[in-house]
Amino acid sequence: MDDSDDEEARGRFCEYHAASKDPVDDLVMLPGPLTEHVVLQTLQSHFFNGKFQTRVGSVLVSLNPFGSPPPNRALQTGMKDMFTSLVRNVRNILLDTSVSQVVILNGVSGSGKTHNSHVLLRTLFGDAGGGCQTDSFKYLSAALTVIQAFGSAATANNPDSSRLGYFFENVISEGAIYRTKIHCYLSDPYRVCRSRGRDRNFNIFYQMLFSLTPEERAKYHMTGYHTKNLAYLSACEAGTIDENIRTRFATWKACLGVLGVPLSDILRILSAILLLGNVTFVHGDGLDLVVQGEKELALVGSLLGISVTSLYKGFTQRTKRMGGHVFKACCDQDSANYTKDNLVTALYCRTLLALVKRANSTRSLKMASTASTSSGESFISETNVKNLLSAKSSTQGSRTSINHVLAPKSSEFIGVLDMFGFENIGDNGLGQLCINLCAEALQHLYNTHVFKATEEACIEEGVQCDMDVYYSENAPLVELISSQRTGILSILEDEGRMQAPATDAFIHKIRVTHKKTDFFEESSVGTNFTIKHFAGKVEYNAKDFLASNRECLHDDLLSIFTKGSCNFGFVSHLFSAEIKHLQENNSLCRGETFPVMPRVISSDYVYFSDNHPKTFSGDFHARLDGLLKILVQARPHFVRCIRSNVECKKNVFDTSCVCRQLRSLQVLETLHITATGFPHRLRYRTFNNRYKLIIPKVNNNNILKHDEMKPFAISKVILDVFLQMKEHALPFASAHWALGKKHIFLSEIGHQQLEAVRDEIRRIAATKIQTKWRTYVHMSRWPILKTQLLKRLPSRRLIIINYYYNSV
Ligand SMILES: Nc1ncnc2c1ncn2[C@@H]1O[C@H](COP(=O)(O)OP(=O)(O)OP(=O)(O)O)[C@@H](O)[C@H]1O
Repeated sequence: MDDSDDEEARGRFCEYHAASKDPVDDLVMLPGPLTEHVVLQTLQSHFFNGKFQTRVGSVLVSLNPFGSPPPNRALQTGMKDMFTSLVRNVRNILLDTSVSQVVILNGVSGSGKTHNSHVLLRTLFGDAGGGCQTDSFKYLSAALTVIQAFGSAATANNPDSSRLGYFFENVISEGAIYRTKIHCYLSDPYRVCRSRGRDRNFNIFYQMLFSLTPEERAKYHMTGYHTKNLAYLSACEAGTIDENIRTRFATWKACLGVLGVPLSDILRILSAILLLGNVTFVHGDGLDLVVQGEKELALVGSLLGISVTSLYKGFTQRTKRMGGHVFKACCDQDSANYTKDNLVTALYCRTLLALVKRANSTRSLKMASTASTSSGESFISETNVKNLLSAKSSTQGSRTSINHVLAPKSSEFIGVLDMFGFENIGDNGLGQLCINLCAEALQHLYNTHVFKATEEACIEEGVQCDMDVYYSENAPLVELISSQRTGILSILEDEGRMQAPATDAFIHKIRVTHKKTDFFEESSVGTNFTIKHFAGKVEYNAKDFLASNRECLHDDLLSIFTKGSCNFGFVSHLFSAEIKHLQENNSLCRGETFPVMPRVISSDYVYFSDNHPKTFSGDFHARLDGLLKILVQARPHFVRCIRSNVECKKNVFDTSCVCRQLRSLQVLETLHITATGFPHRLRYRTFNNRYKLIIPKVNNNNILKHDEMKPFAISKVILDVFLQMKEHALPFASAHWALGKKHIFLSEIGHQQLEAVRDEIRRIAATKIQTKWRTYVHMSRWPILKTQLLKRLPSRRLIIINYYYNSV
């Protein structure tokens, strides 16, 4: 580029900026003072104009409109643009820095995290994965459809609430998605046998019950059963059933086929679970327990391929060890019913995780083919699935090529994290404590990244900054729950290891340990305690904590799933690691216990490992730690999701509901630090490499080739040039940067403007290169073309064409 090009770029930047910048696209651009009222009003006006995403510097605030259609297509495009530019930005940073990136979606239940994560994945595939028409994307959407039906349930807050946290790891190789790995975090496994009130059981049960044909009902022993006479479903209110339930089930079945999982395997397990709910063990006249629901037990035996006698023994007998002696004892009714519920939870969780494993092992989740197979765009589109099924049967050849895709050279990834939001359901148990610990940990990550790091860096490098931001520090709260020594979860673990664990003793210990902790409050009710979370106070009932935490499977129960006594291969496979472990020693039953959930390390199965925590809280904690380790190595980008009203109504903007969430998500504090502080900092060398193109070429040669010139001095030259450009163009003539010891600090506005200049110069350069290249190509073809034309065209027209080429 020569000087005139530089001038042109600067001129165009001025025009572009003046014409296209909508000042309220980004709250940072709002004229002050930046109050809560102003923010609320701006979001409300955006909402009623169909604009559901607003930026606060690099943080995106997304409002859930609950399905209200945008008023016009232009705005729809505008909405998509916010995610498109986020995805582009994330991808560009990864390409520039080789540092993994992760988009973290936070917000309360029903705020649209899952919906937005899907939009982001779709956009990412559009940008770096060959688009939504690729087989890889369709496999991913089929996998998600299958997993979501298993992992979501209707709650008081959201009819489609994810009871799973998702982390989508898109491994990037040479700028494109190489493969997508789904990591799932189960927060609520006991819902399958303990759902009640407005919180329903998992969605798949309702879909199945409402959609099975009479023949299928007969095959899976479901004839005559409905939500009212199945104990696991009748405990909760049926509420309104989704009118599309049959279509959803049909799609789910088709997607299962895409993953290559036999439908009958899954339906046998689901039916057995529902029927087990109607089986209860009670004390009889003799020693043996009496079965209430004998018919159902027999049906379960037939579905699981196990004899009724074996099933009965598995539930009611226990091998015990005492003084080196091993003997069998009969269980009491509570213990037998407990074992049954544990088996149900284990069957459900293990089936779900087997599906996740299957989805991740499907080779087609690796990026390879970009062949288009359909035009459907939806995640859960039937057309997509049908086309994919036909493609699956007809593209064995292309699958071979998938096998030969080279492994990526690095392990860089773009992650999308959709974890459970903060929860307060009234009757809060151990599950809610773990969910809220996760929400706190992610809030801590946000605080560290957005507030702390910015503040500390300024102090460290002696940069003066007028930041006047008070954010709520929640590190002590994370400690309160998860500290290895005094955390509530660790006290729970210790109590669980006691000879006779007792809830009263556990409550006493946490009260003694934390009575002076700010975030902890004793409660007037016996087993209750309250924690003041960042999003509000939550009262927990510890009544079931110990029981929920020690749920385990006895070897007597697991031994009925060995190949000798169970002829249903899929269910045997779900317990294969434990069975293998038992078989390695001589006797199957020797009083050993195993965790309900299989061990999952990353997304790969390790069904059983000696050193992994065996309790629910320990397991959850270990997984959360693993996730945080991945997250701290990547650069985070935050999307703060907000629900527009509590009732899930379209076009309703409830100011108090939105305001509560704005406060808990610290949107105003984020706005203040972004508007008044220096949220961006770059090393001098990085800054120079990124923005040196701003310096006109003549000066550029002189300055940048001057070896003795320090990076610091070069940065100053770049900034001077930039300031001269901007003084003519923009209202922000003052400097939006500060020079630190190692870094250059940029304000949000300064950063945005530098980026805009850089983009415009690059765009003009690219156009110039394209023009030159196209001219070259055409000119080099001209002699041949001319000869061909000479043969065909009258000489007058040829003269005109000749004139055109010469003038080019
Ligand atoms: N931008 C949007 N446009 C239209 N509908 C939306 C949008 N975002 C979310 N919804 C709808 O709102 C409902 C709740 O969204 P979603 O399930 O994504 O919330 P969530 O934050 O993931 O909730 P949970 O934490 O309970 O899983 C869904 O029915 C979803 O389809």
